Order: sequence, then structure tokens, then C-alpha cells
Amino acid sequence: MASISLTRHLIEAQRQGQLTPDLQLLLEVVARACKRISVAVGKGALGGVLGEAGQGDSINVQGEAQKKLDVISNDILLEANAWGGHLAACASEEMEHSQPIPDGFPRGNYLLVFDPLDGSSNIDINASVGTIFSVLRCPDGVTAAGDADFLQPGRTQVAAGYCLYGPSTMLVLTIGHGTHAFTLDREQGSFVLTKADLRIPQETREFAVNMSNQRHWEPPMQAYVDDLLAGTSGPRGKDFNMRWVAAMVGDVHRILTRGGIFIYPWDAKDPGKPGKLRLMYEANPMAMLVEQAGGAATTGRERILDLQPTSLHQRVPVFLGSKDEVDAATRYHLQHDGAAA
Ligand SMILES: O=P(O)(O)OC[C@H]1O[C@](O)(COP(=O)(O)O)[C@@H](O)[C@@H]1O
Ligand SMILES: [Mg+2]
Ligand SMILES: [Mg+2]
Repeated sequence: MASISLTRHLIEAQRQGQLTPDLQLLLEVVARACKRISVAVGKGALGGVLGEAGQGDSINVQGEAQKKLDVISNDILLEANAWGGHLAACASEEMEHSQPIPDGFPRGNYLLVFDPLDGSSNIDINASVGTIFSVLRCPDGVTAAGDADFLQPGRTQVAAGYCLYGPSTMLVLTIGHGTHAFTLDREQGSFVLTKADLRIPQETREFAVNMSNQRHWEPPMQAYVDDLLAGTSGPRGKDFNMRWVAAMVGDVHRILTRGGIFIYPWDAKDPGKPGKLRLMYEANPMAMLVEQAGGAATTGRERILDLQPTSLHQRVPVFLGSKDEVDAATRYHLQHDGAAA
């Protein structure tokens, strides 16, 4: 059977009324930018792209040191989308404020928000990294889109996806009609559909969390993980395995492939930060991909896609993956809150 390219997949979706021609073209621009990022990442030590941006003093709005590839990936996405013609504005982990499409460039009605390179600490060890993106509609009547226009609940996303730069480069995408995986055919230079309609198994025996933060967690999170670790002799009655890629994009890809639960909970390390992961360009797009694959995504208390964002770089606790396991973790938190009330 002939292989199905991303373009053909999107054209068929358009014929079925699942997306507009503008959104199709926007997604193709993002996919092309991801191909360029894949080439840059793939150069590794030969391409002069490893290490810190600047002289070790380049800090982004998150207060985190920027890697050269964070900056390169951000520039590739901005440049590609400036010419794309389907966006009103872009926002990024690497920029304090959103950036309207510059004067003189064609404008459209969508907003794109992205984490240009997720898992930056993996760059220098040649481990998986990725790009995460979310597409929103620009509110009606807005002529010069700004940060406030991006602050829409995740359930309003019209598309979300990530591109994983691993042993192979994979684009995983949803436009609200299932979650589909495409693999980059490096010889042809095109993304080819390799798994339509991913389904996350409802149950799992695998969890992903950074255990080094355990002492900083709140009581229901401590209790939940204690019970996982107790295995067959504990209340859960089964042994759990643990994995941690240290790049959300890699951990979520594993969960979309074989199930599991990924957790980055609230912790007391820095009480000013309600979690590590960012709502607009990490939690929301991943939550949409996971829900579209039959999984669940919560903060431990609420559905992520129902949160009303308050700022572009807002952080939230994240529990996502196999539905029964996310429900179980969420129950620990809600019962704890109920008992404390
Ligand atoms: O350093 P830790 O605690 O393992 O955190 C890893 C987490 O941080 C992140 O790398 C943050 O992403 P960025 O690299 O885009 O800042 C997540 O992808 C990942 O889940
Ligand atoms: Mg990230
Ligand atoms: Mg990043």
C-alpha cells in the first residue's frame, strides 16, 4: 500500500471538514521548521551547535540557561512562521512576550505557541529532545495580537503536537480527531504516517517522575508513590517499573506508544513555582494529544484542558497518561483535600 504523507493526511482531513486550508498550511510550515531543527540537532558535535548560548550568561525568561540549540530552534520556528501567512502572532518559551507577525509579512487568524526545544539538558549527552507546539484561534476582531489573546483554556486548541528528535524524527499531531504519528523519511524529506489513531492503554505498570524531588512533594503525592513502590505487597497489588527521559517529549512519546503515567507534581523546592512545566506550551498541547489518544491529564486535582491561563509562562503540576492511573493519582489528591477540609 502506498505510504501516506503528512500533506495527504491533512488534505484528506480537510476534505472531511476537520480543518481549514489555512490551518493545513500552518501545520505544514511548522512541520517544515521541525525538519530544519532535526537537521540542526543531528549535526551534534560536528555542527558547533552544542553547549550554552552566549558565554554561559544567556538566561531566558524562565531564569534558565539557554543552549545554542534552544536559540537556533526558536529562530527557525519564528522565521518559518513569519513567512507562513497564517498566523497573527507567535509565543515561545524563549521569549518573554508574544511576537506579532512583523509589518510587511502576511498575517492570518491563528496563534502559535511553542517550546522550541524541550529537554535541553539532553542536548549535550546526545539523548532525545523535541519541539512542542499548540495552535489557538486569534480572538475575533483582534488586529494586533498580544499576550492576553493567548490566554485561552487548552480545550480551545485547534491543533497540538510535538516533534521528537530521537533515533528517528517523529511528528505526533492532533487536530481534535485522534492522535497520529508520522516518521520523517530522511531520503524523501517528508513525514510519513506510521501510526494512525494512537491509543494509550487504560491501565499501566509504569510511572515516570523525577524521584530526586521526593522529599519536597506534598502528602498525597508522597502517599501515591509510596503505594506504587510497595508493589505486589502494597495496596495497589502489582509491581511498577520506572522510566525518566528528562525530556517531557520523550516521556510522553513512550506513554503514547505503550502507556504509563508521567508526573511532574507541585513541590516545595521553590514554593513560588506551582510545578515545573509550562501550561501553554508543554502541559496543554501534551494534554490534548493524550486525551485524543484515550488518556487523561490533570494537575492532580483538575483537568488540565479546563484551566484558565493567567500568564504566558504559567507553570502547572502535570499528571498524564493511562486513564485509570491518572484517575488513581488524582483520587489521592482529592481524598487528601476532602479529609483536610
Ligand atoms: O530536570 P528534571 O527535573 O529531570 O526535569 C525534566 C523536565 O524539564 C523539562 O526538560 C523542561 O523543558 P525545557 O528543556 O524546555 O526547559 C521537561 O521536558 C522535563 O520533563
Ligand atoms: Mg520544555
Ligand atoms: Mg525548551
